[in-house]
Amino acid sequence: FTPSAVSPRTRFRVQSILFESDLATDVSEGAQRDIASFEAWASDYGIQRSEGFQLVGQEDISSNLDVSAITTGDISAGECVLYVPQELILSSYGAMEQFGRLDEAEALLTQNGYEGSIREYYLILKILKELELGQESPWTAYFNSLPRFYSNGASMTPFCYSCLPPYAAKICKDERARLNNLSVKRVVPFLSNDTKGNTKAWKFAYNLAYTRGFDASDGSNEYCIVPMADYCNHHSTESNVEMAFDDFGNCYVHATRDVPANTPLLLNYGESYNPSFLLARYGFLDESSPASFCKILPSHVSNEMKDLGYSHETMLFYHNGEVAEEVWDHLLYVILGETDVDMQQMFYQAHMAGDYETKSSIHSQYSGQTVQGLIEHIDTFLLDLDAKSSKVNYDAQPPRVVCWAFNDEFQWQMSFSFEFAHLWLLIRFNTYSKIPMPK
Ligand SMILES: C[S@@+](CC[C@H](N)C(=O)[O-])C[C@H]1O[C@@H](n2cnc3c(N)ncnc32)[C@H](O)[C@@H]1O
Repeated sequence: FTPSAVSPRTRFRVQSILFESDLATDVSEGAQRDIASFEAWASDYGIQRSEGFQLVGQEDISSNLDVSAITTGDISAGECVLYVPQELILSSYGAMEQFGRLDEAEALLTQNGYEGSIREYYLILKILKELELGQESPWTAYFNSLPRFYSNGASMTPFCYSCLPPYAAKICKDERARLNNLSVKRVVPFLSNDTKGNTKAWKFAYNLAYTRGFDASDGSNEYCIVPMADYCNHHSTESNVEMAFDDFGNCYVHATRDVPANTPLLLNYGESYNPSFLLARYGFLDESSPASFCKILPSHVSNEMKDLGYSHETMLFYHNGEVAEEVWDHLLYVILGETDVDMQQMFYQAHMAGDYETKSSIHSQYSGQTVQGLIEHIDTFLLDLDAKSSKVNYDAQPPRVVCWAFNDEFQWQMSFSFEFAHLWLLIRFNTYSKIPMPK
């Protein structure tokens, strides 16, 4: 469809006076989502959708609602499915302009190592200010439509972290630390003391900024939330829509391929090979990911290891059971470091020179040890996973991960007993089959 040129700017009021001590949006975890009022708000404020664009909700067994955008009509590649006027977009640069730069807050964030989160910080402040404005805020109907319950890293408890594999636990804890570090309030002159002290509101604003905010991808380095576009769920390999912005900052969502009727409209949230990132940031396990980061974590990553490809993007276990070359290289490099440093250097130099013949001859010489090393890693991982899974007590007062497991028992079972363990067993099987048969 072609969005009409007129955008209802005049209806839009951004007032920075008055606040209500009781927030117009109930930010507590049990609050119901009001999707109907949001849809009415969206059309009142000039959001235009293609005819079949719909929001559909699915409740899990704990009555948490996941809402996603689908199309009920066929869409051709390149077609516009959604138009969102610039005035409705919650933007970090817009917030910086509205409030002015807060030098002291920025200095504190930088001092604590969070200079990379300054855009998100302003977006959080913008959300808090609008929450404070209550019914005076144009975004209240939008806020009331949003989830309040989150199962991402920032919302987990120490018990949850102890149930996760080490790498996932680490980045989940990092999320929690960021939530705490971004709650810089004392030096914010335009928020009321009530809002500054409302930890639930800070958490809601943080989760909103981090689970629904995206880079504007127009070269502006803008970080923003586009109401309605943010109802598209994630898919690693079969995303079918993307966002684009015109010179005035209006957002258009286009189909990137032909989309048949009754299909979810899906974005790619990024880091497709790192399910732990998606769990930590967004609170779900991505079953669409084609591969998982291999969690052989050395305590120290040297420059040589980096040259050999030690990174989240390359150290992969593919979900068909294949193991990335970088994983084998890494295992061999570590084994050689413990047994024959001259050979280790020869292997490293061969890698750097692109001499695959030498590399592969060293690999075959040490294949018994590398295969054994990988099997040990997988077995340790599986045992650890077993121990962690057994901690999940469905009858206990549910902490976050248990809740999360309980919310969608199958997701938990699939993710831990099937998705992960199945994957790891598959790799173990493939790995075994590579061990030379004893003579
Ligand atoms: C940008 S919002 C998408 C709209 C969201 N589903 C809702 O109910 O409002 C991102 C959130 O949607 C959920 N989500 C997105 N993609 C998902 C997926 N592939 N599987 C499970 N949950 C997903 C996660 O809760 C995530 O934090």
